[in-house]
Amino acid sequence: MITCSAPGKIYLFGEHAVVYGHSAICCAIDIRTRVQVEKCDSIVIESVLGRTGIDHDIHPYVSRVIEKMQEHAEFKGLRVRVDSKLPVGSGLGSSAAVTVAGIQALNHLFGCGLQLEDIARIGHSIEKEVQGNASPTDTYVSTMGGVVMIPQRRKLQALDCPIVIGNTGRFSSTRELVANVAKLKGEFPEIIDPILEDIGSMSAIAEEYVNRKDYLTIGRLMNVNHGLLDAIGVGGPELSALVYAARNSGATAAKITGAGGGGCMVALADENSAQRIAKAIRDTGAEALITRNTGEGVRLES
Ligand SMILES: Nc1ncnc2c1ncn2[C@@H]1O[C@H](COP(=O)(O)OP(=O)(O)O)[C@@H](O)[C@H]1O
Ligand SMILES: C[C@@](O)(CCOP(=O)(O)O)CC(=O)O
Ligand SMILES: [Mg+2]
Repeated sequence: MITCSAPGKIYLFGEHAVVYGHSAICCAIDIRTRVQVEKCDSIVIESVLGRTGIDHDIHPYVSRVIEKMQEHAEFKGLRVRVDSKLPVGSGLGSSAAVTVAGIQALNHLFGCGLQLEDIARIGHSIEKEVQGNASPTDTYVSTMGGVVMIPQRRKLQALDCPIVIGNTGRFSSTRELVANVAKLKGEFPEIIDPILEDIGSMSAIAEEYVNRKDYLTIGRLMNVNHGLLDAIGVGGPELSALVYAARNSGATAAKITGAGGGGCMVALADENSAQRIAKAIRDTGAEALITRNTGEGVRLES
């Protein structure tokens, strides 16, 4: 029996724009998904979503992981158990974490000899299939950990400050949000294309401030990024309420993270303000988590 885990992530900059090749800066967080695998007679997938065999409706990611890994190993039966601390469909990269941890667990179980770069690449191909269109960001950062710049796949300095996450509790499907942005972009390219380019430029400019650990400047730019995400239609009243609650209680930055629509926002805090920001978020009726950047990507647990 093998267990592997992989981390979720928050975006400092660049979600959605990165789907069109613009730059993004993404940060692995210390909230993980565990996938346990063992050989057995038939294929069984167990998770919070239910107990199935290969099932592309209920378990699209895990089913594709199993199918893809059949190209690297010969097996008929398999039991896969998923145990995740990441909220599902909330912008924290639960889809990438379950995919990456699943690939690595099967890699170990069958001795396939895949390297981290292979895992990130296979993970990205699965995200593309399920999501319709997907950037390599979530699967790359979940595999490698740390803070990464995409599409360059460059590691940046670790983020040392507390990260506060506010969860609206509303499920939002990344596939749907990515399709909504594509539709708006198709209808009004003269308006939406420059916004996506601006988001990419912001990531490129912010790289230097991330490496200098200048959290005040990073924060000012993240706040601008939030406005641009709102402009392309992936914001909403619940997310904005949490963003302003966080800013009003001392957050250095507060923005949507991930696909948006519902899901989560992220705030950067300092050691003194993190609890206060989390409380302000909880006072609106939403859930709050305090976490940190992790340098550890996918790993073997047992
Ligand atoms: N714990 C889990 N067990 C099984 N599948 C999961 C789990 N977490 C996430 N998934 C898969 O990922 C999908 C959500 O991915 P997505 O819409 O990209 O949102 P996000 O990645 O922001 O959480 C779920 O619908 C499910 O298919
Ligand atoms: C919107 C997007 O940029 C990030 C989606 O992240 P999440 O699935 O909401 O955690 C899509 C992508 O990069 O593939
Ligand atoms: Mg996802």
